[in-house]
Amino acid sequence: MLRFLTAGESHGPALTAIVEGMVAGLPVTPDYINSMLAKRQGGYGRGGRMKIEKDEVQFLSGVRGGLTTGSPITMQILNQDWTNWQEIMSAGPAARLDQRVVTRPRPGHADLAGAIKYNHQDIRNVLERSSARETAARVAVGTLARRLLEELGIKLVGFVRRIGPVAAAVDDSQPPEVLAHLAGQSQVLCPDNQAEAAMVKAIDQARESGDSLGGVFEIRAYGLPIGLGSHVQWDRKLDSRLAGAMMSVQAIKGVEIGLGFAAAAIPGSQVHDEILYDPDKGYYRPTNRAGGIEGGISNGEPVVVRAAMKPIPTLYQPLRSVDIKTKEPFLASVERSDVCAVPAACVVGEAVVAWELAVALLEKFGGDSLKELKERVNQWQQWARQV
Ligand SMILES: Cc1cc2nc3c(=O)[nH]c(=O)nc-3n(C[C@H](O)[C@H](O)[C@H](O)COP(=O)(O)O)c2cc1C
Ligand SMILES: C=C(O[C@@H]1CC(C(=O)O)=C[C@@H](OP(=O)(O)O)[C@H]1O)C(=O)O
Repeated sequence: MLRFLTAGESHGPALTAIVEGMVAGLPVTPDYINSMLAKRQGGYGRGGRMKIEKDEVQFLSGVRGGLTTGSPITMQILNQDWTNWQEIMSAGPAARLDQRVVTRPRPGHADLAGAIKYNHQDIRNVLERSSARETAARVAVGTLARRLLEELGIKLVGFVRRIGPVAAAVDDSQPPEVLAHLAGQSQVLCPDNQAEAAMVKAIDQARESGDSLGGVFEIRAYGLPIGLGSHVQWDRKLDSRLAGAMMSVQAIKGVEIGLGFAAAAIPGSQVHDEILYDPDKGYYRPTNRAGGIEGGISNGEPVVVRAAMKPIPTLYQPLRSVDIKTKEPFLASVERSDVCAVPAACVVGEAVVAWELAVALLEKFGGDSLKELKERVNQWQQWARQV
């Protein structure tokens, strides 16, 4: 079983992830993971913290000579900002920290509910872990999974469809390479040039007015075998697992698969994908409105998942809140924050989708080495084409 945990605080010494159950013999380098970590740090609209960090992964176990060994893989990403927070983050006697206690919960964060739930007088004990800094570790984990998918000929593409009021016009028939190329060139990971300019402008305007913006991004996975996930039990359905993974990303408030919410407004004849057969490519669909999943099972068409991100909650324009020590009202404002992190969240989205697909693949095909897994997948692909 493929599984992982992350640990680490936003301003602590490091983020750590342990991945268990990855096949042996998978080629992976820190450089490959670092390229995705750098992509996550980028995107127009990020704040001061990203000028301090330069995320790089270190393998502490489970990888030798550029290949996974089958043992648990430990990955670590150091927080450069830690040196500025060392004293505040110290695990020493609480008395020393008295002056630095955070008693002012920020609306839109885990601060208040988390402090009450865990009986903390210092909200820092919540905010350090609820921070989206954790998504750096998840990108490292998901990128490992993405390496596995690539070995099996499965490609992932993520791009931004909306920033605040600005929607992109994306040609859905474009091949993944073209979409990836166009998105990769864009400051906001948007393949539509015209929309990109307007998106950048909208982010500038939000920054000037002390506000923030959310948006929508889309992740597609091409080349998946038929049969990942299952209709037989609620927690085995691939769509539910993808939606859950996506919702676990900080600030994600909605998920769609395929047509998603749009399907509710149109007749069935415009929603369902007809089934065709070709002796060379097997069963296929002339349309992909289902987003590659029917009955919780991958149907061989590209998997298409979209997520909506809320605007960053920490605003330069203050919001009302209440001090948990004095119970006095105050205006929550900020020293530094992202104005828009939709492109960054899109990179996280690619990682979490890659992870869920890799888990579903290993569940179906098993195998302890990459060689064994590849053989099983190839055999299955041949069979599923002709059955
Ligand atoms: C990549 C990324 C960067 C983020 N940056 C910030 C930020 O700079 N300031 C902030 O207040 N929230 C930021 N957030 C959002 C908060 O982490 C998130 O809203 C908060 O943890 C509450 O979680 P929830 O919105 O899922 O309830 C960011 C989220 C992501 C995914
Ligand atoms: C550190 C990252 O994002 C952070 C996520 C975040 C939050 O509240 O979620 C708040 C900000 O951190 P800080 O308060 O230190 O400025 C972001 O920079 C990152 O993406 O690596």
